[in-house]
Amino acid sequence: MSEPTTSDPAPAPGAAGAGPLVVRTAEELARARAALGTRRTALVPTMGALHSGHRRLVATAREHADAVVVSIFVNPLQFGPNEDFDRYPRPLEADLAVCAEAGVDVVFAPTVEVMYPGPQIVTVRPGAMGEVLEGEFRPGFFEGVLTVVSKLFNLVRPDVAVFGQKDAQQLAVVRRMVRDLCMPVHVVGAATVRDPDGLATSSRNVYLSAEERRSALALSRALLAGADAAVTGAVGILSAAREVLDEAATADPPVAVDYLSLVNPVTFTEVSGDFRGDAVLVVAAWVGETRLIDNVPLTL
Ligand SMILES: Nc1ncnc2c1ncn2[C@@H]1O[C@H](COP(=O)(O)OP(=O)(O)OP(=O)(O)O)[C@@H](O)[C@H]1O
Ligand SMILES: CC(C)(CO)[C@@H](O)C(=O)[O-]
Ligand code: BAL
Repeated sequence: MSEPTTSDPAPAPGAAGAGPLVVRTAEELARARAALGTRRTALVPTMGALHSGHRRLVATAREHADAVVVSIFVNPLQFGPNEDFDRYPRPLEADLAVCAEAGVDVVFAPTVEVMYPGPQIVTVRPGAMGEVLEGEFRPGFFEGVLTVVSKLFNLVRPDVAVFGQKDAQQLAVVRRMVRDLCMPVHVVGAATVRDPDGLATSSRNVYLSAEERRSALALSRALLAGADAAVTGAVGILSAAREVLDEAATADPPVAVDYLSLVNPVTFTEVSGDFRGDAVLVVAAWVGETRLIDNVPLTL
């Protein structure tokens, strides 16, 4: 290894072995961001309880940038009054260990007071594509997501932001916001990571009992059945997936479907029966008290 010279840049936050620099306030973040200088910077926004899906986002971020900032913030604005904001897992120490192992440079873990020092009067609304599917079942969800993502973009000023395909509608709505509001951020999607049994990894999987997890596998099985029927077109795809979900509705414990839909991956409008091209088969369902979402991109 060569000796450091006076022309070497200052050690970057999160330099080898050091672990990420953890910042909690906007001022600390501004200093950390300044220290990254002109390094191409990627942001990975998360709500913490990090798992293999988040690890893939960080790896993807590394491919597109020289420095990676992970935000960990359970955003109250995107939770409905009867949703799981209070019980959402918040294992910060374990998350920091994941970030250290993944070579993250900076972790931004603000409190609610830092992100929302007063009432949030001005918000970012998603328009029609945020009012269907997830937006219909979680009213205000995408307004909460877009508002906090805008704030994170303004605080971190990333060149690149990485989002998971697992939340396909969120990825599409964020892309649309960046386009419509001329945000200077390149949005990158990362493919869904699954456990060996097919279940998409998700922070909420920890809520599932062993029996619930077994029932929950119907989601990925339904998507697979839909994908296998891709050549038959939209009607065939939906009926193949629906058949699996109908059976799961009578399992113990049962799977209760919020929606199953085949949509355009950019606009999230339903595709018609004779559609040919790229689509995404999306599903949301409850198993016990846990709501899960999943999807598979398809070409018809
Ligand atoms: N299995 C996965 N594969 C790829 N990306 C994922 C996966 N799970 C989550 N992500 C992505 O990680 C980012 C942060 O998501 P979040 O922290 O809400 O995790 P989550 O596991 O989706 O949580 P939840 O269980 O609350 O839905 C999002 O861009 C999301 O799409
Ligand atoms: C993008 C996000 C971090 C905004 O709170 C959240 O919706 C998530 O974790 O997907
Ligand atoms: N994973 C998307 C964030 C949420 O469900 O609230």
